[in-house]
Amino acid sequence: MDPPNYSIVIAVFAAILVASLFRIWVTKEKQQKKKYHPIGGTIFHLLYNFRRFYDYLTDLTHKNTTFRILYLDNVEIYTCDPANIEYFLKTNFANYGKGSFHHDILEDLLGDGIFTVDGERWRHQRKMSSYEFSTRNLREFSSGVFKTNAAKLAHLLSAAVASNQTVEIQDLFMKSSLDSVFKVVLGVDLESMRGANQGDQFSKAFDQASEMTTLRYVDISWPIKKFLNVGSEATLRKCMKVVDAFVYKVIDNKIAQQQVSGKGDILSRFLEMQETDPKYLKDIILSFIIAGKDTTASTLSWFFYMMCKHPHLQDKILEEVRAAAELDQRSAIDDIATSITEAALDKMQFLHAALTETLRLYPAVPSDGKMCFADDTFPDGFSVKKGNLVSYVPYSMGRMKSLWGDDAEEFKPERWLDHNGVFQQQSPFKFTAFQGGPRICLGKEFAYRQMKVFASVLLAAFSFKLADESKPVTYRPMLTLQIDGGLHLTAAFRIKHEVTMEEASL
Ligand code: HEM
Repeated sequence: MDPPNYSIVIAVFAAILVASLFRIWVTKEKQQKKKYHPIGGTIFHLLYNFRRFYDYLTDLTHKNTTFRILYLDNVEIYTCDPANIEYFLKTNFANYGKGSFHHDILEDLLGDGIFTVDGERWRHQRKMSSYEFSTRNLREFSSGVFKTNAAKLAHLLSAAVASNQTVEIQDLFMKSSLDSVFKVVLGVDLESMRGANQGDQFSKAFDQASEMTTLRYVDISWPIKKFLNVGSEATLRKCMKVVDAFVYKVIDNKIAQQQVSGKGDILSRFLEMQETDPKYLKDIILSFIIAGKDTTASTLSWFFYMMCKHPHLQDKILEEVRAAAELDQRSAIDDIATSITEAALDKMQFLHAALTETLRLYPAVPSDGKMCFADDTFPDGFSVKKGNLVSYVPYSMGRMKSLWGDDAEEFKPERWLDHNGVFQQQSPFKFTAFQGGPRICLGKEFAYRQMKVFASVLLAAFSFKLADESKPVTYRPMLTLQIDGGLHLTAAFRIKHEVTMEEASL
């Protein structure tokens, strides 16, 4: 046997070694080439600036359109770049979702409702609910509910005008939108606007539970508190007992009384479709209530704040409403509400623009996020790691000159109208108040209809002023953008109206 050719063996080993080293070098090189968005701050900066949370994010946006905030165990990427936003909300939709982070925080309040889940569980609810929201039945039923509740609110204001009282209108919008969403979703008259007892306990417990859930986003010790059942977590558990018991009772009543067929409310329609698991129904219902309550109420509050800051716009909208609904100053409150038909609402293009302009500057959901499921690269070339949180910030985007021009911070409804005065949409990745992509808000059209009915009825019947011009109006740092301390207004009649005994007793 010939002796082994050592030079060949050595050459082969050398080649393998060189190839391996080359592979390691290329991989390292690739990793080193990954670049990450600039650091805007840390969790401690967020906590320090908590009271002006969204303005702090806006300040950071002026330096970098996309930046990272470092947490103790993770990173959150905030972006105001429409290309990045379109990418993670639509183009690579499958790689970004609620994930375990949002699901764990929201689960006690919303269970497996549409806001907390991804994948098949989300798709199923989205399909069922989008069908519901597109039906004429729901549109007609909900329009009737909005008109009734807008008229109730106007009667309540009449009493305040007659006795020269100021009103805290945000609270009234919160109550009336809760009444509306309750009627539309469950078919139940809650009457919280009239201070009825029935729903008082529910609505207080629900608000408190939402607040305690919001706290979880900044309080990393919440799982320990939950385990020990202390502090905010003990409050949350107590509130959820009240909320769950109330909703289960309504579901049981509906099933027992078989009050299903022919009703316009969403619960009846789900029951009609043989969806009878009470826990699943409860999760769906609470998600709709949370989606529809604070969002429209806070938008209406900021809209009336803008109306007080720009009183000539109240006159302009009054003119538009009177022309569209064929009203004048002799019209009574109930007639005004009845005249606000679908056709009349369609004609109110300036009002539509003014509400949209309100949402541009005061978006009901000021910042909203997802979780990244696998390492990725954004269109701007920066990398995102698996597990990172990724958020877009409608509040900051509305103030960006690069998106809206030099007058970005001014309230100008005209920017939404073409030269014929017709409303023009913008890309949902630039005007992000309703999110964009497959998870775009399901209730957008529903919300506009509700807000237009309330705004048109109130502006046709009254003019409004701030009760105290010198008092600064700012937001509470919460998941929805609410006015801190409420909005205190005085009103005067635009119509000839004698206050009735019933109104005076409200
Ligand atoms: C001014 C009013 C509103 C605004 C600004 C708004 C905004 C939003 C936003 C930003 C999201 C995305 C939230 C997320 O990431 O999970 C969303 C989702 C949603 N909204 Fe709205 N919303 C409004 C009113 C409503 C109303 C009145 C309803 C129904 C009663 C509604 C139903 C929903 C639902 C069901 C989703 C979940 C969609 C999904 O995950 O597929 N929204 N909305």
